[in-house]
Amino acid sequence: MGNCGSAETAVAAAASKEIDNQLKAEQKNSQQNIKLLLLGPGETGKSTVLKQFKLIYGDGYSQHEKIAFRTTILTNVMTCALSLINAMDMLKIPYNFDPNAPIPTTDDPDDEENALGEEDRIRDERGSAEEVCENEFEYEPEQSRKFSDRNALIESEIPKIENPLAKYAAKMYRKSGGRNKQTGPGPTASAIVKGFDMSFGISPGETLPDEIVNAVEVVWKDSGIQYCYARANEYQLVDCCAYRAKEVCHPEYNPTEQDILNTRQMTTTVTETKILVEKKLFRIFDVGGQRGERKKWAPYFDDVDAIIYLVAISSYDQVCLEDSSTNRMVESMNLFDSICNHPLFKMTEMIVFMNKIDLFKEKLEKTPISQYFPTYQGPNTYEACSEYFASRFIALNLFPEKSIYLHFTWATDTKQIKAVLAIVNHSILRFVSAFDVGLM
Ligand SMILES: Nc1nc2c(ncn2[C@@H]2O[C@H](COP(=O)(O)OP(=O)(O)OP(=O)(O)O)[C@@H](O)[C@H]2O)c(=O)[nH]1
Ligand SMILES: [Mg+2]
Repeated sequence: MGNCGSAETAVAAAASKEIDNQLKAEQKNSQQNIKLLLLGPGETGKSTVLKQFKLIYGDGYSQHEKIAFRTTILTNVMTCALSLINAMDMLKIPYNFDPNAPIPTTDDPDDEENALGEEDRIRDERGSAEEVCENEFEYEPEQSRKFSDRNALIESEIPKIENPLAKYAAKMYRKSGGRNKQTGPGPTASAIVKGFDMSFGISPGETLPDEIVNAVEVVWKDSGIQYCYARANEYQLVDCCAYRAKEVCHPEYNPTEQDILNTRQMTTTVTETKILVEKKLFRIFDVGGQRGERKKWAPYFDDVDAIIYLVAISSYDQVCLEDSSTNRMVESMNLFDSICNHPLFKMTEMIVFMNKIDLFKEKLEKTPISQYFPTYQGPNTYEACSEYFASRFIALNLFPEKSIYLHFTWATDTKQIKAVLAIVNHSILRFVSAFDVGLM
């Protein structure tokens, strides 16, 4: 019996040691994994940064995967063309409109404009019921808005800017008969594009019908459409390569890495991607940033080592897709406030990417940020304006012991983002190892 007892004890001890070893191995393993979340509102560039991780540290995209992006690219071509066409009626721009022609000043009482009935005028101001419905989006309001940045609450709503050229375009739109009465290549091509069934799939060697591709080309060439494109902040248009219709619609077209970076596909499921960075396993979680997607985030909030929070710095003059009365930059600040000050992230490395600096620079040249952020009094230079927005985000952090690391990024530019990711990854690894040895 005694022997039996000691054998049992030996077996139990061996089992216990085995469990200890397993636990140690698991602990060691979990210490070697870096859990990184990509967070931020929709269209800020989270999935683009993930693509860059794959290109720079992973295996990139196989030929098969590249070809699979064709359907997304062609969908982008069609949705961009459709957005422009719908925006022509929403903004009241006639086809063939020349924004560079001088605006005539006339008070002629016989002017057709003055002959417009009051009912027409009101309908034109507000848009017809049909147009209003077409431009409305469903969204789920935020559960809690405890955001306390007073300036941002004032800035939340996009101001309506009086623009003589826009008014003149609307007048010409009314004169041309509005939505259904315009004739010529632009309206004809637009009708073809609008009639296309968007539920298509593309197999290798196939593409969209010629008639559709030609119609998209004609639409883009119209001077009224070009003017509408220049006013893209007033409606929803994705930042992608849709204007190269002829090239990307060729049946033999093979997407390049740059084209893949430029594609737009809204994320609707949380994905985990494992990538080795400096011999450490990074588990990168990419989430959907639209309001309706954010309820899926919380289950991933445990044991996070680092967060890269994406802001589209170029979106200062745009409203949210989900809510046409909220400025995108204010939405970004609001969401950052709740993420950065979340109790679970008190000790999490917080990195902010002020992304889309290429578009930001372009926009600044024609649209000063003070038009949308009237509390800003500084010069309209890239340096001053980018610093201003950076300081607004940093000021939201309520944990005095936590630092925010901020970078200005151009996520579709592999060279630029490679340099930034090298710094960021190094800093994450240093932060995590300091945490492991109890320095934090
Ligand atoms: N010009 C420019 N375009 C960018 C940049 N970063 C991302 N984009 C484009 O912006 C669009 C949106 O980027 P995504 O990466 O899909 O945005 P997201 O944050 O993942 O959006 P959700 O999945 O809806 O949350 C894509 O067409 C990208 O190619 C940038 O720095 N510059
Ligand atoms: Mg995404």
